[in-house]
Amino acid sequence: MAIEFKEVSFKYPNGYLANEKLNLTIHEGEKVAIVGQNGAGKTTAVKLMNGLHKPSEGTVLIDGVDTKTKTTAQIAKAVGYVFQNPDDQIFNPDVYSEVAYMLKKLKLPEKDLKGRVKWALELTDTKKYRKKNPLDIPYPIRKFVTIAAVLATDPKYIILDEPTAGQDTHGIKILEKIMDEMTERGTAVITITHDMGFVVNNFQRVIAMAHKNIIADGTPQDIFWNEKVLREARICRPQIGEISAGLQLEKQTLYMNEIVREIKRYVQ
Ligand SMILES: Nc1ncnc2c1ncn2[C@@H]1O[C@H](COP(=O)(O)OP(=O)(O)OP(=O)(O)O)[C@@H](O)[C@H]1O
Repeated sequence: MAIEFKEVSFKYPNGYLANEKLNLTIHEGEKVAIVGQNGAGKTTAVKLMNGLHKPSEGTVLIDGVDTKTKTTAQIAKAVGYVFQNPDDQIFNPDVYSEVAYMLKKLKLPEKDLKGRVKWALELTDTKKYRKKNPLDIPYPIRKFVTIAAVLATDPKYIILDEPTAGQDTHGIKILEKIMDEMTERGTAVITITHDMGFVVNNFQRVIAMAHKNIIADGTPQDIFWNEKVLREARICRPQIGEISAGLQLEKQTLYMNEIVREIKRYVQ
C-alpha cells in the first residue's frame, strides 16, 4: 500500500508549471519530511497526493488507484491534508464541531464519532478549547484544531503542511507525539517543514525539492552533508551539523548524543 507518483507534472490554470516529472513512492507507516526553498513546489506536490490537484501529466496512484478516477472527497478518506494556513480549513463555529464535521459527513455512528473526536482532541491537547470559536484561539492552537479534524478521520496517510510554523517547544513536543502515535498505528506521516532541527530529530527519510523537482531523497545524512543539495534546495544544515563541521570532528554528525560523545572523546 503506497502513494506513488509516476512522471507527475502539474500546471496551474494560468499556465505556470509547478511540478515537473516527479517520481516518488511513500509507503504506509512511513515518516517523510519534504524540504526545500519557497516556491519549490512542495505544497503543489502534496496537494496532488490527496486529489486537491490532479496531474496535468503522469499518474498519481493511492493504493494502486489513479486519483484521476476519484473525487477529492473520496481520496481524502485515505489521504488527510492539513492546510498550511488553518484559516483556509476551519469553518465551523466551535472546535468540537470542526473536529466532528467530517465524521458526521461520513455518517459515523454517534458513539464512534464521540470516541474519535475525544481521542483527536486529547492527542492534540485541544480538549480544553472544544467549546470555543476557533477564531478566538491563538494561531498555534488553531493549527492543532485542524490537525485534530484530520486525525479524527483516521486516514492511512496524513499530510502536515508546515506544522512547525509558529510552534514553541511545547507545540513541537505535541507534534512529535502525534507523529509517533500515527506511525505506530501504521499511518504514513508526510510533513513539509522549514525547521531542519525538527527534520533531523524526527525523520529518517527526507525529500529535498528545488526548481519544481525532487533533487534528493534519502536519510538526513544523505541530504545535510551534500553541499550541492543544500545549495540548490536553499536549506541550512542543522546547528549540530554546523558545530560538528566547524570543530572538524573525526565523525561528522547531525545528532546531539553523537556530538556530545565525540567532544567527550577529545577532552578526555
Ligand atoms: N494557484 C496558483 N496559480 C499559479 N501559480 C501558483 C498557484 N499556487 C502556487 N503557485 C506557484 O507555484 C509555485 C510552487 O508553489 P508551492 O506552494 O507548491 O511551493 P512551496 O514549495 O510549497 O513553497 P512554500 O515553502 O513557500 O510554501 C510557486 O512559484 C507559486 O507561486
